[in-house]
Amino acid sequence: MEAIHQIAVLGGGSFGTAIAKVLAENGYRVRFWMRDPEQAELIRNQHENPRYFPGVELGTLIEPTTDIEAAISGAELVFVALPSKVFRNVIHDCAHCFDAGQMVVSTTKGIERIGFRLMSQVLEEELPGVRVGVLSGPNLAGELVAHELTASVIASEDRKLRESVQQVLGNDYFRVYANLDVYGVELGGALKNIYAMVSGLAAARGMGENTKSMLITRSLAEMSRFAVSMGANPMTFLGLSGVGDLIVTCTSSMSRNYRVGYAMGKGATLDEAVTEIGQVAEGVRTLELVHEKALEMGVYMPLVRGLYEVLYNGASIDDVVSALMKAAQNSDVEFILPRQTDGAAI
Ligand SMILES: NC(=O)C1=CN([C@@H]2O[C@H](COP(=O)(O)OP(=O)(O)OC[C@H]3O[C@@H](n4cnc5c(N)ncnc54)[C@H](O)[C@@H]3O)[C@@H](O)[C@H]2O)C=CC1
Ligand SMILES: O=C(CO)COP(=O)(O)O
Repeated sequence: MEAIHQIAVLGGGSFGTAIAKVLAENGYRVRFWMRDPEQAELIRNQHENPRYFPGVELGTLIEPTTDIEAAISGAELVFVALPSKVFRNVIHDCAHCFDAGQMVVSTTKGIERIGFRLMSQVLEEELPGVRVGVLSGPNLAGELVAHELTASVIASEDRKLRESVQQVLGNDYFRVYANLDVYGVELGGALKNIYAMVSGLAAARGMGENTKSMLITRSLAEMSRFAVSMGANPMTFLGLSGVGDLIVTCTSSMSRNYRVGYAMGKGATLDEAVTEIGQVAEGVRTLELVHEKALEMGVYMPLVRGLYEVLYNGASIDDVVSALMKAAQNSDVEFILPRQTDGAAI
């Protein structure tokens, strides 16, 4: 394995900061690109990112910069930790800075509105010739920076990329497992944000432990059904980037998506909930896109439909819950017993 000398992280928010910190703690020099010069100056002088992780020491190996070309050029490995909404524009504008063979890894858990593209697909379209990978898993940034024992998944068809990412990120508090199914790993990371909002909403209404378990498991069934309709391998959802990430985001109040649902369950409007969090909650946008896609593809997604009705059409939570509980009782695991669609399943 060739040694990695220079790494770039694009995106100065929670996850970019967390990944830069892991890399620096592993002894790598990191060029950390962000658009805000004041934030870059603070990180340079104080060695911390006070907006996202006040009081957390980032060390001296992280070099903040607002010059994206300087960050990317010469870096063997580039991590992209930007919201999906701006991902293509930022990459498009700096595409000329990349060289063929450079390794580029998306950590973004979202979907592009036009064409329902995942971020690895955006990278392949915008940066022909680079090696592409996706990092996804149950990785709450706040826990990663606090050294809670954590695992993630690097998905890529490129073995060198997978091994390089395992080498630069792996340490005594962070393990990185490998997967070949880029699309499945990435789709799981995007979809679970929707169900985290559902869980947050249910938690705010005082759900029981049975209810929590039912919600998470039926979320997994719904995600898998959608994945199959998209031609993806649902087996990937049994891994860290599927059920692993689903569990952490559906049960933790550190998840921004869970918190959006929770705030709405306590009576906030969607705008109020999103504004109060002040960080990206990808699930809000993903819900719209998946709802539309499910209608187009004829995929049965009652949790997506119910949440969409609550968030966008003002449906009452009680009515949605009641409709969900009255729906025809059907198959547990559809890979064993296919779901009945003739209305006779009780
Ligand atoms: N925070 C977490 O625990 C994790 C987040 N992710 C994913 O990472 C991605 C980024 O999320 P976070 O860092 O958590 O969000 P964040 O809200 O903490 O930070 C987003 C950052 O992007 C910057 N940004 C926004 N528009 C920009 C633009 N046009 N150009 C340059 N920078 C821009 C913002 O200034 C902000 O610093 C999301 O897709 C999220 O799902 C993945 C794993 C864990
Ligand atoms: O993806 C995450 C944890 O794996 C972070 O979830 P939130 O974006 O909901 O905070």
